[in-house]
Formats: sequence, C-alpha cells, structure tokens
Amino acid sequence: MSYDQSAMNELHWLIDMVQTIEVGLVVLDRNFDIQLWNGFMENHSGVSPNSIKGSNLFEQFDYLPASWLKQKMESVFLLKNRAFISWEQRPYVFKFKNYRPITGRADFMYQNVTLLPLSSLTGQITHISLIVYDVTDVAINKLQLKAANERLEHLSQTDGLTQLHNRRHWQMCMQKEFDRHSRYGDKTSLVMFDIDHFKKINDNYGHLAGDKVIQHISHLLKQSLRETDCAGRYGGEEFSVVLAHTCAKGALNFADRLRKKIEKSELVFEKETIKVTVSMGISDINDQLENSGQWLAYADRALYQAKESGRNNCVIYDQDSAE
Ligand SMILES: Nc1nc2c(ncn2[C@@H]2O[C@H](COP(=O)(O)OP(=O)(O)OP(=O)(O)O)[C@@H](O)[C@H]2O)c(=O)[nH]1
Repeated sequence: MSYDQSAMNELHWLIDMVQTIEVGLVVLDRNFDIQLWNGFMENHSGVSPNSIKGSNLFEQFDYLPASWLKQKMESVFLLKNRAFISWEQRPYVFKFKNYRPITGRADFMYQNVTLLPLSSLTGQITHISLIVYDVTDVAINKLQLKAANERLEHLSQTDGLTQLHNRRHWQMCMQKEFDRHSRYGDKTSLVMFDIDHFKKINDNYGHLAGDKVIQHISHLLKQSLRETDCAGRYGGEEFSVVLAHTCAKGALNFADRLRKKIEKSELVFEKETIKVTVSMGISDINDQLENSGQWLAYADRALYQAKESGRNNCVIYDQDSAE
C-alpha cells in the first residue's frame, strides 16, 4: 500500500470515528457559526449536519446561555487555552433528553464540555471545538449519594418520635451558642422543661397515649419557636431549648406563653381527653459560667425548683438564692 493510500485510509477511519464516537464534537468559527456537527450531536439534537452547517450556534439554539458561553469561548480564542464546563457548574449546555436505561429518572443528559482552541496552518486560532461528554450516570450517582448522605445526616440529628433535634445534636447547638457568647457576649438563654406527672399518663392511658402526648407537646413547642432558636428532645419527656439573643426575662416570657398554651390544650386519644402541664427551668448565660455543662445544670436546678414549688410554672435560676 502506498503512503498516500495509507494516509487516505487513516483519514477515512478518523472521519468515521468522529461520526460514530459516543461523544459530541462541534467546531465553531470566530463568529460561532457551526462548521462540524458529528453523529452524536445529530442523534441527540435531531438536527442533521447538513442542515446546521454554517448556521450560528446561538441562533440555532436560543436557550443557550449566550453571554456566559460566549465569554468562555472568547477566552479560548484569546488565551489559546482549553476551558471546561462541568455538570456541577451547569448541568448541561445542550438540552438533550436522557435515554439511558439505568439513569432513566433524569429528564435530561448531564454534560461535561471541553472547549478546545483549533489552530490553522499559520498557527492562528481560527476555530474552537466543543467536546460534549454524556456524564448522566456519574452525575445521578453522585446526586443520589449526596441526597442519601443528607438524609442520613438528618436522621442522625433528629429524634424519631418528635422530629426535634436529638439530645446529641441539641447539645452541639447549645455548645455553639455558648461559644458564640464567649466570643461576642450575646445574651442567650436556656429553657429545660418536663411534662408533669407523666408517669401517670402512661399508667392511666397506656404508653401509646404517652407517645402522642410527647408529640403533641413537641408540636406546640415548634409553633412557638423563632428561626434562631434550637429545640431538642433531651430525654423521655424532657425538652430543651436554646433561645438566641434572649435574656432571662425574655426567656421567661417565651416559657410562660408556651406553658399556658400547653395547659389550655387538649389531646383526644381513643375518645379520652388528655390534659397535661409542664414545669420549666430557665438559665441565661453570664460571665461567671465556667462551661456549657454548668449552664445546663443551672437550668436543670431551676426546673427542679419549679417541680418542688408545685409544678405547672416557670422558674429562673437564681445564683444568690442557690448559694
Ligand atoms: N410514653 C412514653 N413514656 C416515656 C418516654 N420516655 C420516658 N417515658 C416515661 O416518662 C415517665 C417519667 O416519669 P418520672 O421521671 O417519674 O416523672 P413524672 O411522672 O413526669 O413526674 P414529674 O416529672 O416529677 O412531674 C416514666 O414513666 C418513663 O417511662 C417515651 O418516649 N414515651
């Protein structure tokens, strides 16, 4: 075979490969007019190379983010460097449907795109090439993994019965607020509260009714919270709330409003009307506190006092009367 024949063969094969390769190939001139449009682009866009050649990319596909994409392409022309567009930055450049069986749940094809400068025989960059990769499988797997991790993280931080923060996560929030106070001196308060005579509810109506009461209280608590508050189920029938930017007096307002709301409310369980009350202990942060554990212990002592003084009331921890 002569050298010419061999070169012709190579060229023929290359053209065949460009047409059939499972990657999109597009060549654009300086005006963004399309010079090459391979089989992959034809199959996914439904537009044949013959009908698209010579037409302007942005007129042909008016959904393209023209100014953003032109800016990227201009930098390839000017700097003679490659540029990349990742699916994480923009899920797709060309709006192609996704037909993959495994990732059939995606409506469109996720794409990575490489922009490549193409030089003429004189070394000038007269054209650029777009190489479009279908990365739907990778993208969907990554997105599913991310969603699963987020679900797991939520589960690991949430109490199953009430959907409040669980004790471990709530304690982390409390520590953060304590640290914030140490740095910025914000007023912050802690409220611990506990359902009164809860054992009797379980004994009289059964454990399931007890669970419903816990859920009912959580629901009323959630209704009373501000965005910056952090509420948790501290233990069985004990709840804890960190009130950011709130002094002890403000916390007493919050606590007493919630206490009255709970006292007034009724829960109907299997035709029985159940009424409960709660006792609450409040402690605000002050500079004498050595650590967050002490803050919590003070709120707990105030809760104990609230129980001792007859229940269904709120008590602010008072350092002087405690000593
Ligand atoms: N139904 C139900 N009961 C729980 C749960 N967690 C703890 N308890 C019960 O809550 C009761 C708490 O009883 P105590 O600690 O004696 O307190 P109390 O009866 O509320 O009395 P005071 O707090 O002194 O007013 C116990 O009987 C626990 O079994 C739970 O998730 N569901």
